[in-house]
Amino acid sequence: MIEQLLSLPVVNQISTTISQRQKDELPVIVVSHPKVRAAVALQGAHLLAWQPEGQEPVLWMSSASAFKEGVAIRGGIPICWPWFGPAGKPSHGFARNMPWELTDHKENDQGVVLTLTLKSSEETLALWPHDFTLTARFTLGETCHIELESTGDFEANSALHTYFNIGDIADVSIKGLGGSFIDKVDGAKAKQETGDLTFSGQTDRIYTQPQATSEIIDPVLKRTLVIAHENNADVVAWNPGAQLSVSMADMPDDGYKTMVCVETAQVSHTHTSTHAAPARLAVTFSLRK
Ligand SMILES: O=P(O)(O)OC[C@H]1O[C@H](O)[C@H](O)[C@@H](O)[C@@H]1O
Repeated sequence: MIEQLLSLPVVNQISTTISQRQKDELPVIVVSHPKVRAAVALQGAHLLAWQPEGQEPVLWMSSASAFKEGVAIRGGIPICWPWFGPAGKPSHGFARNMPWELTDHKENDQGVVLTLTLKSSEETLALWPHDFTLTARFTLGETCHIELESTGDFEANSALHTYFNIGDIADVSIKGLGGSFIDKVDGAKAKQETGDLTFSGQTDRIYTQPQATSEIIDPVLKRTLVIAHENNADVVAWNPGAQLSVSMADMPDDGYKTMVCVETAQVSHTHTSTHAAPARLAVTFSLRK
């Protein structure tokens, strides 16, 4: 993905390492820095790629995803806000389908910080009756830190819905999810299960008592992805499995084999935002050999 984006013409050279390019209908901010290559679409403040120097891509992107105005991107990190899933329309909230603004950028020897902002508008007020400012701050270097901050006067759900690039879904296991989950493929039943999560078909679970850190053990890519969650109630684990993958137009038929979503989420409870105390959801990714 990042090679493809870096081959697109530069629309605006923002700094030495940051440029704006155009992928079909969507403007994309591309980072090419000695320590890291990365890209974020202004629509949805959607991180499309984060690849530290010398590593395989960390985020999975669907080769069948559309890059169209108002259409959700399949892969990377959709920001779900102010609701999750089918709790409202559109699915996973409107923040992922709207154009955000790049409001700040910084860079140093270690990498780049990009800040994107979405504010309430007539269009959002028609969908959700609250004024808000939503800020997403991406600190991109050898590690990746993402912080989502919402200011206003409301309750909201949220998720950093990360699609990770893996060697093979049949071989990965996930640690640190805790034993209690809501099983969305079995009538949203509350269940208990100890041990690491492995995959043998469609899996869609909201873990409600996760540990602070989840780990994706990937024996094929010979690495462990470490996901340090901050200020989340839940972690969602999702893989569509073969059948659902075939039925999704924006996913290749075998797409499910090389991705897994491990989502830093605030789903089982809402976060409260006030003007004095914004709500905050954050995550840090790092890699271990
Ligand atoms: O197809 P989307 O709206 O992007 O949602 C993709 C998936 O997101 C989450 O992981 C949910 O738990 C799943 O139920 C949902 O299918």
